[in-house]
Amino acid sequence: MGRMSRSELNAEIARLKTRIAELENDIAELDKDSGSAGRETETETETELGLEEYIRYGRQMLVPEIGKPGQLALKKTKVLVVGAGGLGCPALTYLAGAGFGTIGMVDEDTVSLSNLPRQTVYSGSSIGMLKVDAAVEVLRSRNENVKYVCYPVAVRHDNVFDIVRQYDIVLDCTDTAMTRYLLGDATRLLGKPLISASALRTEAQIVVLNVGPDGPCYRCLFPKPPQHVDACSDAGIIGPVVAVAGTVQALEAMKVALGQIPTGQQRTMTLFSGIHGPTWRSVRIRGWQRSCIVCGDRATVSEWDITSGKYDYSEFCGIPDGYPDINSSHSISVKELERRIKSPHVLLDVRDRTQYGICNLPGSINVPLSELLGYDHPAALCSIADRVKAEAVPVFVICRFGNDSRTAVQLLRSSHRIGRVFDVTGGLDMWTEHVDSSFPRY
Ligand SMILES: Nc1ncnc2c1ncn2[C@@H]1O[C@H](COP(=O)(O)OP(=O)(O)OP(=O)(O)O)[C@@H](O)[C@H]1O
Repeated sequence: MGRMSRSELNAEIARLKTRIAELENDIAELDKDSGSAGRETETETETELGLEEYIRYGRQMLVPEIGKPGQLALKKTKVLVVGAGGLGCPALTYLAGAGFGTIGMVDEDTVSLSNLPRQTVYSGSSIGMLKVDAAVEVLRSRNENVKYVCYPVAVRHDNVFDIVRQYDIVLDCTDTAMTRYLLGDATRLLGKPLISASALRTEAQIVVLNVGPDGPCYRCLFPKPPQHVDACSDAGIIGPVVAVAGTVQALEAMKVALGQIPTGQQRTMTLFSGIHGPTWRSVRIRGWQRSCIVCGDRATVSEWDITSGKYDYSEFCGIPDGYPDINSSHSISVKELERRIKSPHVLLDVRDRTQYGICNLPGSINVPLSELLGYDHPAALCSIADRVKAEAVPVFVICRFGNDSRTAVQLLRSSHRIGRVFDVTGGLDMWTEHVDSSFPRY
């Protein structure tokens, strides 16, 4: 096999990370099953409800639109929530409560203090944790009948199809134009209903896409990205407003699973205004567009165009930096390291012990990459993970030239579940070059 290009390697890394997440979830499921072994179990297959489920879901089963057939339909449905933030938290809470069979959740972000007012699944003790890990802990405690699958990654062009393909319904709970188009295109091409929502300041909107013969896809509805979209972090957002939108997303997902989206609703968008009233409006939207480049008569964008990176979402959305990228958003320069080590942090050096013995940065901790790759979690790593969780401090990972540290960062995020972890680009070699020329080069 020839040498792979950087983008091919990135695609391979993204694919492997997704696969690792799936395998870890399978292990968690096995652990859960063996943990409950010996307990009196009812017949809880997809075609029947156990006694506990009758009690748990009884109130909603009394609603004529649901009943027992509806409850069983929910149990058979696999739903994916992309983004576990302001929209995702209420959506996840109600999807889990409703008894969907499988809930997948995708987010690479960690919980921060500024998330707590809106992202109600998390608490102070979640700060610094990966959102998907913090969320699954809470959701599992609320309803352990659901199978939860966590993906601690961002959806990108090279993993979106692998993930979305495994689900029946997708909720877009993210906050960037690029992800909205990417998810819109992938769900349309895979024929999956998409429930999209957004909220800003006091207003929110929710729309169900890719349903019915005349129902539009995201791109039919918005063929061009907006010139400028305010982010919540700049323009502001009120917790209850975004919670309304996320909650309606969960409701719409239930309706899709139950086959109860009324024909007229396939071409409407729901608007909520929290300040004027509050008021609800249902406005008519464009239907399927013949000219759509993804699902129109002469569509020009295919799954292959997207996964191979031939179709450029950054260019389309006019965003130079692309997605939150595993190889950029988790990296810092040596200059930035110099600034950031003045605040509480963990500096992890992943060179082997001999090299570490030759020279090292004061205060650093040595856990060689070979040990991180091993089956057992090194004790030092466990204490780092505890500290990160307790004090919400970032972890900076360094090596000699910046290669092993990059691998370590991916591993720490995907396997060891440490969230705020950053690779120091160029490693100690760059440190000598740009920060401290007296630090030995060997
Ligand atoms: N491509 C993506 N894949 C998966 N999750 C994504 C993607 N893009 C954004 N997200 C996630 O969607 C969520 C959006 O949540 P929200 O709009 O509440 O923003 P936030 O980043 O949590 O908070 P704030 O904007 O206030 O800093 C975030 O958790 C973010 O990490």
